[in-house]
Amino acid sequence: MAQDRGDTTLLLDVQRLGVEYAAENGTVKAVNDVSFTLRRGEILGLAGESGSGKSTLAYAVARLLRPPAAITQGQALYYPRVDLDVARYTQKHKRQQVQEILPEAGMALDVLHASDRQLQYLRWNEIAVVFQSAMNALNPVMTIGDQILDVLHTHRPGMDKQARQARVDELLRLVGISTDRQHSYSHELSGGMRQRAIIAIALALNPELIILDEPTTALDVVVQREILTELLRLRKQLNFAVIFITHDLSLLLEVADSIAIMYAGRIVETGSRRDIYRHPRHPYSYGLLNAFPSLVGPKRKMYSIPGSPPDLRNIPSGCAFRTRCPLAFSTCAQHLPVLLPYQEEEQATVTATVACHLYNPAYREQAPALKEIEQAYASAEKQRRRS
Ligand SMILES: Nc1ncnc2c1ncn2[C@@H]1O[C@H](COP(=O)(O)OP(=O)(O)OP(=O)(O)O)[C@@H](O)[C@H]1O
Repeated sequence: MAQDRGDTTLLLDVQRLGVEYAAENGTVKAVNDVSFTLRRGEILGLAGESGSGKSTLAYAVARLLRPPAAITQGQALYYPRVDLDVARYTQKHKRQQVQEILPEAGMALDVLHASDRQLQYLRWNEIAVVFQSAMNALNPVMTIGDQILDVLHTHRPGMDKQARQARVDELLRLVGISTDRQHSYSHELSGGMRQRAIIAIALALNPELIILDEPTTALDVVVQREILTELLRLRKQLNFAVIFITHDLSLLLEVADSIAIMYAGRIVETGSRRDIYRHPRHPYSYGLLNAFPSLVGPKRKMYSIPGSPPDLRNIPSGCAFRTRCPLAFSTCAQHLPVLLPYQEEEQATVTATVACHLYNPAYREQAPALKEIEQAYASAEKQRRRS
């Protein structure tokens, strides 16, 4: 399916996506009615506790889900680059096939309904995924140089040997690995170097979108910072967009342009990095922001949100977070909150949305006053500082 785009900066437009896993003891509703957009060159951070559906969402968008996962609804409109070098791709496919694969300039492909041939093109050329475990992502019996050559060999068969080798050298230099390390195997590299090698492979075909699933979790904080700084530099240079998945919101505050917070398979808050850092609105975002030691600003104390996330086979009615929320009121059990724009009085444009009845004017009468919310946040913070 192809759709027209009015806005040339738009890269991905996900609408009402739903994903379920059929399990023996019930259906796991892993992603529920999720919508978001991503612009070219934007870094979108997806944060949320383990099991909130972050990976499922990202893998659905890359069409990497396998049974028992099933996409139940929605669309993921992907806009291939306008200045697409079709000649590059015709090295492998006949021009007529290319026309079958790609929509006309300015039109979108619905990734969720793309044909095998379209998916073959989208993967690596347009969308590259870096999986959770760097160790597992690399082939232990191939040198890192050979692994990059392999991707080029498969996807750029028209490229001659010399050009491929030059590209390997270029990619390694780009990610800060000295070219003589191309003959190393993954076990001969440090965790940080392995992660750089994986990023080099992901960049091999110059994709427009890179999905990074917890890319730095296994690394120590200093190396994490190095990799993220590198990523920001590369993004500036190459202008790829990133969906960055992590349970650690403080990491996103360093790198993401915009942040979406997930809880029980839904996005419960979105905003710019600044919005979320300065003023998280959803009580869950607030808990998440304070649950991890921050890499920026004054060090926050470590503590966790009380209770645990719900079983996704049996999600509580109304707001799924209400059972753990210190600010829940009667409406929260009755109505499902939807994402609504949240505008600060002094701000001219709306950059944030929140799915919480506390901020819905329709429930203002029943909800605690916003002033009380501020006070509740402040006293919770004080209490935690004392403990
Ligand atoms: N193959 C599967 N079969 C059944 N349920 C699954 C399967 N894979 C994932 N799930 C469930 O789907 C939900 C969402 O999982 P997902 O991995 O997307 O969350 P996440 O936020 O990325 O968590 P993590 O950070 O731990 O990877 C969880 O409840 C998980 O148990």
